[in-house]
Amino acid sequence: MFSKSLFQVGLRSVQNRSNGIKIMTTLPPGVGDRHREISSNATVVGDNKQKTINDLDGPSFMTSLYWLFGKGYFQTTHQMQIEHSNIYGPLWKSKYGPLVIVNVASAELIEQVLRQEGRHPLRTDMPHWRSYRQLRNHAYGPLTEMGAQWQRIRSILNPRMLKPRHVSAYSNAINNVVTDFIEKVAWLRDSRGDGVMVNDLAGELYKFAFEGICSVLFETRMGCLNEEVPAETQKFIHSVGEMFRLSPIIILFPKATWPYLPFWKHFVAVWDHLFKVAEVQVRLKMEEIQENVRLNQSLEGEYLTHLLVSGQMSVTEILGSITELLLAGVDTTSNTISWSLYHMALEPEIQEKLYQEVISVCPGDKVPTSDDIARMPWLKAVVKETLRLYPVVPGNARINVENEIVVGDHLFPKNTLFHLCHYAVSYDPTVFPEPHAFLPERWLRGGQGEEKKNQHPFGSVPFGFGVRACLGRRVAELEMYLLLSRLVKHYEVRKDPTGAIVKPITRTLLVPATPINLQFIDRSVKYQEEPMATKQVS
Ligand code: HEM
Repeated sequence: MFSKSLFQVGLRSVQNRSNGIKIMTTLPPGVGDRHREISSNATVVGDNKQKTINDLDGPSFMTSLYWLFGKGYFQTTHQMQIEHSNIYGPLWKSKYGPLVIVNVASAELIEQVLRQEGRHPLRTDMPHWRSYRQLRNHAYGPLTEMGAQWQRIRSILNPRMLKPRHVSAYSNAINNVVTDFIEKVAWLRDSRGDGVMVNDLAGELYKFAFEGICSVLFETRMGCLNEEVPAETQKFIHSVGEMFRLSPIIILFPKATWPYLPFWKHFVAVWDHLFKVAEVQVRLKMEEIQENVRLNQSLEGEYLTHLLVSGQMSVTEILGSITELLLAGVDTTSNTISWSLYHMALEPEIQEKLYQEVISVCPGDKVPTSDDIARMPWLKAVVKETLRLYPVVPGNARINVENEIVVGDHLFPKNTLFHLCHYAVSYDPTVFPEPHAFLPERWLRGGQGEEKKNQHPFGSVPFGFGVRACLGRRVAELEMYLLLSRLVKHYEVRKDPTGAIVKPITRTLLVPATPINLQFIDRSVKYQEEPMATKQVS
C-alpha cells in the first residue's frame, strides 16, 4: 500500500516533468523542507525540458583513458578531479565503457547528494571485495554489506565504536600503545637514524595504528612496536597495502575475467591473510571466554568480547566485520598522522602553538585523557586541516539506490553512480581561501576563525556524512589526538634537511608518494643542551 502510493506520487512527478512546468520533484520519505528547496532548483529550462544526465558534458571513454594512462593521472586521480572540474564545472559525467559516473565537485552539490540518500546508502558495491568473500564463504562486513543487512550490522557495531562513553574507555589502552611508540621513535632514531632521523614515518605509524586498533578490538597487544615486528603482523600490513594497490586495477576488468587475471590469485592470497589474522584473534578470544565461563569469572571486556558474548551476530559475521574494521583502521590514521607531523616540521610556529597548548593542559608528566583533549582546540584544528589537505578517501562513489534525485538543476534516475570529489572541494578557494596553505586557525572560532562561519559544512567531510559515515571515526580521532599531543610534547619534529617535498598519490586511499623522513629532537635533551649551544655561538 505504502509502496503503491509512493509509486503514484512518483508517477505524478514524472507527469509534471513531461508537462514542462516547474517541477517539485518527488522526495524520499523523511526528507525535510530543505530538500524541497533543493528540489525547487529543478526548474525547467528555456526549451521546457528537464535537464538530465544526457545534458552533462564530460570526457568520453577514450578521453578518460588518455587522462589516466596517457597523461599519467592513474595514481593522481585526486588531482584529475581538480583539472576536470576546471574544464567541465562542478557537475560532469565520465564514461568508462558502459559505466557512466556523475562527478560532483562543489560543496553545495555534494550536500544535495548526501542529504537525499535513502535509508541504506551504497558506496560502489566493491564487487571484487564481495567476490572474494563469496569465494571463501566469508560474511560481508560494514564496508561490503548492503541494504537492510548492512543496517543491522551497523546497529550492532556502532555503539561501542561511536558512543563517547565507550570510546573514552579506550584511552588507557591507546595511551599504552602511544607510550611504546614514543620509545620506538627513540630506538629507531638512535639505532637507524644517526641519532636524529626516523625514516619512513608512515611505515612506522602503520605499525602503531595496527597495534592501536588491535588493542581496542581484541583487548590484546600484538607486539608491532617491538624492535622485531612479528612476521605475521608485518605480513598483515603488507597485505593491506597489496589489496589497496590491486583493487583499482582489478576493477578495470570485467568480472568474468577476474579468475584468469595473473594477479587475481595474489589478490585472493592477501585477503586470505587478512582474514587469517582476524580469525586467530577471534578464536583466541573465544577460548579465553570459555575459560572464564568455566572458572565462573566475569566476562567483562570491550569490543570483541562484547560482540561474542552478546550473541547478536554469528561468529562468521563477527569475523567478517572485525576483518574489515582492522583493514579500515590501519592506513587511514597512520597516513593522517604522518601528514600532520610532516606539516608541523615544515611550519615550526604551528608546532610551537600545539606544544604550548599541550603543556598548558597537561603539564609535567600528565598523560592526556579524553577530557584533556576536549580542552585542546588547536590540536583538533591541526587534525581537521590535515584531513582537508589530505582527505584519506579523496573521492567517494555513491549510488542512489532508493530514489531519483535532483542535483543542481539536473534530475538523476535511481541507481545513478555519483563520484563525490571531496579532494577538489577541499581545494576550492571559494570555500577555503588560500587552499594550498596549511592553516589550522581556519577551523577555530574567533580571530581568523571568523572564516569558519563562512565555510560550507560540506567543504571538508573527511569521515563522510550520515548513517554510512565512518564507523571508526571516534576511535581514529582519539588515536590521532593522543599520539600527536604526546609526540609533540616529547619531541620537536624537524624536516629532513636533504628531503624533497612529499606529494600524495591515490592508491584507493590517498597516501604519501615517497617516504616521509623526519628528525625527532628530544625536548628534554634539547633544553639541557641549548645553553651550551648558545655559549659556543657567543
Ligand atoms: C583518519 C582516519 C579515518 C578516516 C579519515 C576515515 C574515513 C572514512 C570515510 C570517508 C568513510 C566512508 C564514509 C562514507 O561513505 O560516507 C569511512 C568508512 C568506514 N570507516 Fe573510516 N576513516 C578513518 C579511520 C577508521 C578507523 C580507525 C576505522 C576502524 C576502527 C574505520 C572504519 C570504517 C568502516 C568500517 C567504514 C565503513 C562504514 C560503512 O560503510 O558502514 N575508519 N571511513
